[in-house]
Amino acid sequence: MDSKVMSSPGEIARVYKELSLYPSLSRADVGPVITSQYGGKYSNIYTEWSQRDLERNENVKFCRQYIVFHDDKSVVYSGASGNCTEIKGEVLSKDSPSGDMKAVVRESSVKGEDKQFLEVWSKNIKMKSINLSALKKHGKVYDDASCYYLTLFGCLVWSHSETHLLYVAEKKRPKAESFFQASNAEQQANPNNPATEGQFVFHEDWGEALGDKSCPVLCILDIEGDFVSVLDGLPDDISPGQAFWAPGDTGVVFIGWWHEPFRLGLKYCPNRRSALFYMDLTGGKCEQLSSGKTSVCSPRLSPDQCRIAYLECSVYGPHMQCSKLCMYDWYTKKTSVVVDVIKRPGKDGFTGIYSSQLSPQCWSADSQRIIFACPQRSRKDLLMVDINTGSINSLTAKSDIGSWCLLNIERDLMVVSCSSPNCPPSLWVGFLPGIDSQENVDWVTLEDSEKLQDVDWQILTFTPPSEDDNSQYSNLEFDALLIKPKEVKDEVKLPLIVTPHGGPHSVIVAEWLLSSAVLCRMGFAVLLVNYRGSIGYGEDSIYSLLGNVGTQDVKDVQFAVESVLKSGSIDEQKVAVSGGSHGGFLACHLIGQYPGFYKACVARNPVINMASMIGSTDIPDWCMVEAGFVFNTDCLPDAAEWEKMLNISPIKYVSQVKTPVLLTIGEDDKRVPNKQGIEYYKALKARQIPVRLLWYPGNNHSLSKVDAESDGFMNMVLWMIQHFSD
Ligand SMILES: CC(=O)N[C@@H](C)C(=O)N[C@@H](C)C(=O)N[C@@H](C)C(=O)O
Repeated sequence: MDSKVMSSPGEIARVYKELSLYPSLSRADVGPVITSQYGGKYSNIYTEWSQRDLERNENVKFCRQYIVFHDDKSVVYSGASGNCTEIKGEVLSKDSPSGDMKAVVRESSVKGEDKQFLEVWSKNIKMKSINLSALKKHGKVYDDASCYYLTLFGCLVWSHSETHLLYVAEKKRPKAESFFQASNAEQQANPNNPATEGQFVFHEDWGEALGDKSCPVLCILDIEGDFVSVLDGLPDDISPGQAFWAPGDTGVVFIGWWHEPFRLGLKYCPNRRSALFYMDLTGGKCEQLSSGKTSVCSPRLSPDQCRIAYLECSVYGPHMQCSKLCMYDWYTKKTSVVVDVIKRPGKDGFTGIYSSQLSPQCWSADSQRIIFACPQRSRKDLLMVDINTGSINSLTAKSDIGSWCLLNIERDLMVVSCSSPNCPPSLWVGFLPGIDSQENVDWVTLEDSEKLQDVDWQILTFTPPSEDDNSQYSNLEFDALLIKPKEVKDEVKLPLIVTPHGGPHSVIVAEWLLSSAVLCRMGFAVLLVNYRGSIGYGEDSIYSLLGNVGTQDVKDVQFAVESVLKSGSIDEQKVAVSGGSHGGFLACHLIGQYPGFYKACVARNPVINMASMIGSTDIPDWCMVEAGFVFNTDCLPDAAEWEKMLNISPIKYVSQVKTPVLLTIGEDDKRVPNKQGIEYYKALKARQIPVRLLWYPGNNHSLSKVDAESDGFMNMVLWMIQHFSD
């Protein structure tokens, strides 16, 4: 018997609006320990959240604070201290280590002009408000540090002495104005140093979502002197970021990315050549602390200020890899590998490290352990590493919660966000047990979320049929998340939406996913496929896909779908496929390679033709590597490479397509240029295949702005409902 899915746009919008209210956590800071006159101890927890506001068509950012009474080892009592406060205009903010002051980089419009100010607050007074724009020492302050897992360059860091602030900004550029407007006085004053470079010089940027970032510089504010200095003495061919103060504030440590001969897209690309550097502020010398032959990120100083932990992976190659956890000893200057790459999961089940960012603080108070959240197959767990033995323990593997995120840890008090496909994010705290303790973490809830009682989820594991085994990387398994309405009568068959993730080297973990929850509430089943090549399954799985995209990944998805159909709970006449980017590549491949199997297809910024993409994407290396070739900045594809990129692309199968296609395209997409979608649109129209294209101005590759995301979702479900009845 067919199940009835919700089909009224008004009703669907109501469900979407209801479930989109759940906010997500983007940051948490643990304040200093305060001891009351009676000996009781407490710490303030500052949290930042974001929530979709469909009326204002924006993601609203707000904060909420909590107070946690404890005895340094366990939570005695906790509770919110006040309600939420919307945060507007704050680019970055950071409390000083003592908690006595707070620094804020604020954007404000003065007489219609956007300005940036650096504010220093103490208790109930704004002690300083420095107009950074007026100083003309640098360009805009880099804002990509408010949410740690999205940080690339940005930072706002107090010196240990609390007298200086370190941040990253765009390098100052000559005024972009006509040569004929520059004032004569300026010309005369600087005959050899033109006040302008004209208006039309091309400045490289760092690609998708980083279009306003080109030449970062490290800046230091001397709070007492109200003086900003831009650090010089760094190598000209590197771009600095992720900086922090060295022990004793003798200098600054940072990550430097090489940007010659040209910048490649950096977002979701932790495989760019980079190194750990130390700029000694006393001697003015810049020292490279790691080899420079790898890609490093996320440096974190231990509480005893003796070691720096950081993540490392190979340069180029797959864009997300299994990382090493490395450690630099500040005093011996020796580097060691604490956790190495895992090719295949061992008996302990540990599959390797797949995080591209460690939490702002990640060390235990004794500086002997490192804690991080990491995808492990289709879950995301909290892992703890002993730096002396390299032993790894999961703090959450036994939990029935599918995904954990470490927001911060300070003096062993952890702040985490956790969720499942049927449970929105919750905020918990708990103390890390002692290094020799066998106890579990005693978690305390600061903000709870109610499980959706009508939504169920499970992780399915698949072994590809022998004919699809990869002879070079054999016997690899993969997973899929099946999320569906809970109370379904036996005879009822559900419509199914299949969604392979993009990347391709990423993974869908069992976390709260708004679209899946709404689809289930509407009566759909959802299958999220982590095909071979996903991260979280060992390095071999990742490498097994290189050169095999368009076949191995397509077959894995189809195998998972056909396996689920055998269960008999799905209506075979109502199966649709959707995906974004590489997921869109797979969706368009599936309707081309299995003509008529899928009744509807929705593709967000899909890769359609790798041969035409390579010349205009911010990640040309991705096209070469995924096609199975080696990328070098000084070489162009040869005819054979162009041919293979064309042959492994969905456009190759467009003449077999029967499935109606909805394309959702971001006008500002630098990752998968919008012309990819138009190429497929025209090819389908020429073959009288029903195709509709939605064009989202002011939106990029993710189509994650509130307008595009919500409009894209509504159009997706209505497109599927319409064509299920074809
Ligand atoms: C894992 C990842 O994101 N890789 C990057 C190189 C990337 O942007 N890949 C795109 C082709 C892609 O598929 N992106 C996915 C993650 C998306 O949904 O945007």
